[in-house]
Amino acid sequence: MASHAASLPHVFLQPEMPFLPTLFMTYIGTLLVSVNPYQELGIYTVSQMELYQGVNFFELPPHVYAIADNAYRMMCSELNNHFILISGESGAGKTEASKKILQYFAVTCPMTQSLQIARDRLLLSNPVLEAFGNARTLRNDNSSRFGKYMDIQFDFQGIPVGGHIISYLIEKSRVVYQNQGERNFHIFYQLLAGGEEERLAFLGLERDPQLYKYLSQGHCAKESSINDKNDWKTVSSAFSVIDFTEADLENLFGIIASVLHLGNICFEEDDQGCATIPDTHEIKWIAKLLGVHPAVLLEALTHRKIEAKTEEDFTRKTVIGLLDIYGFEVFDKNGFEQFCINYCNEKLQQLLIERTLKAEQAEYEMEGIEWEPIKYFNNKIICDLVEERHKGIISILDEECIRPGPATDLSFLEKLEEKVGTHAHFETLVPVCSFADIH
Ligand SMILES: Nc1ncnc2c1ncn2[C@@H]1O[C@H](COP(=O)(O)OP(=O)(O)OP(=O)(O)O)[C@@H](O)[C@H]1O
Repeated sequence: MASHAASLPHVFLQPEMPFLPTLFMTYIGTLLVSVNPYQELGIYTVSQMELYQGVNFFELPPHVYAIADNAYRMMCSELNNHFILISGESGAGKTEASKKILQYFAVTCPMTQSLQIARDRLLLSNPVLEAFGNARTLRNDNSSRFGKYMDIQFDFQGIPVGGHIISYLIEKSRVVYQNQGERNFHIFYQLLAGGEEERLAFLGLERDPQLYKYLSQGHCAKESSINDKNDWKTVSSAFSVIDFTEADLENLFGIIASVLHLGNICFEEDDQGCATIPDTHEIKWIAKLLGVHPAVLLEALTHRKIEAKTEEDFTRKTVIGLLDIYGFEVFDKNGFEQFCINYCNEKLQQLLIERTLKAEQAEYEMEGIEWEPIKYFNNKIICDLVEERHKGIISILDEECIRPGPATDLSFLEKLEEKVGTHAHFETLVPVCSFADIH
C-alpha cells in the first residue's frame, strides 16, 4: 500500500528503555532502511522474534525480523523462491543483519531433531568464514572482505532442510599488503594468539605477530577491540561442528603458516641482477608444510617459466620481476576487483530504483494519491557505460584482451579514451607509467 511508503520513521520504544527511541529503522515500501546504531539495544531477543512471527508486515515497527518473517511466509504460501538482499557501505551493518536473519530462522522455523545439525552447521560456518574472510579496516574492525551468498532450503512444510554458503570476490591482495591501521585476515592473528603450543611448533611459528611482515605492515597487529585468543576458541569449536578432521586442519594451517613464512623471505640481487634467497630458513619450513622439495621451491621462487609455443625456457627472475608477484600484479588485480565490486553496486542501485522509487511512484499515480515527485539520480547511464554491448568498458576490455599484439594498461586506457572518453561520467587519471612499462 502506498500510504505505508509515505510513513515517517517509526519510533521504536522499548518497554525496558522508555526514552531510547530507535530511529534507526524505517521502511520504503517493503524495503527496510537501517542505520547502524553502534550499540546493543536489546531488540534481538527471542521474545522480539516471537512478537514478529506471523504478524502482518506493517503492523509492527520496522525490524529485520519483519523482513525475515515476511519472506518466509510468502515462500510458504506462494511456494516459490524468495531472496533477501542486504546492501550498504562498509560498516553499515550488513553482516550483523544477515546473522540476525539466520538466527530468526533458526529459532522460529519448525525443526526436527535431525535437522538441528544442519542448522548448527549453517550458524557455525559464520565464525569460520569471518576468520578467513574478515579483517580490521579503518571503517570496521570486522569488515567482510568478500561477498557472501547464502541460501536456506525448506521442504514443503516450511522446515529448513539444508543450505549453501557461497563466497566470492575475496580481497586476496590483503594477504600480502595492508594499509596503515588495517590488519590481515583475522585467522592469522587468531592462530598465533590461541593456537596450541604443539601446533605452532609444528608450523614453525612464533606467537608474536610483529615477527611477520604480512601481519605488521598496518602497525596494528594487536588491537584492543579484538580478542584473537577468544575468537580462536570459537573458530576451533566451529571447525569440529562443520566436520573438519585433524588432517584437514593440519593441511589448512600448513597453508596459513606457509603464507607467513613466504612473507618473511628476503630476496637479494646477485652480481647479474638476478634474484637470490641467501637465507633458506623460511624455504625449509614452507617446503615441509606444503610437501615439496626445498630445491624445487627455491627454483620456483627465483626463476620464471616462459612458455613460447613448444619451447619452455627457464630464465632467472630479476628482482623487479619478483615485484610483479608481490606487489604490482596484486595492485593491478585489486583495481579490477574494485571495478567489479563497483559495477555490482551500480546494478544493485538500479534494482533499488526499479523496486522502490519507480514502483512506489507508479502506485501513487495509479491510486490517484497526491505526491511531490522526488528527484533522484538514475544511474542507468553508468551501468550502460560499463556494460553496453560493443560500446561499454567491459566490451572494450574484452576486445583488448583478444586482439593480436601486446595489450597493456596503457593501450587499454588509450582505447577507453578513444571510445568513451567524452562520456559525461568517464574520468581517468593518466598513469605516470604503466606496470607493463616496468618489466
Ligand atoms: N544492528 C546492530 N546493532 C548494534 N551494533 C551493530 C548493528 N549492526 C552493526 N553493528 C556494529 O557495527 C559493526 C559493523 O557492522 P557489520 O560488520 O555488520 O558491517 P558491514 O556492513 O557488514 O561491513 P563490511 O561491508 O565492512 O563487512 C559491528 O561489528 C557491530 O559492532
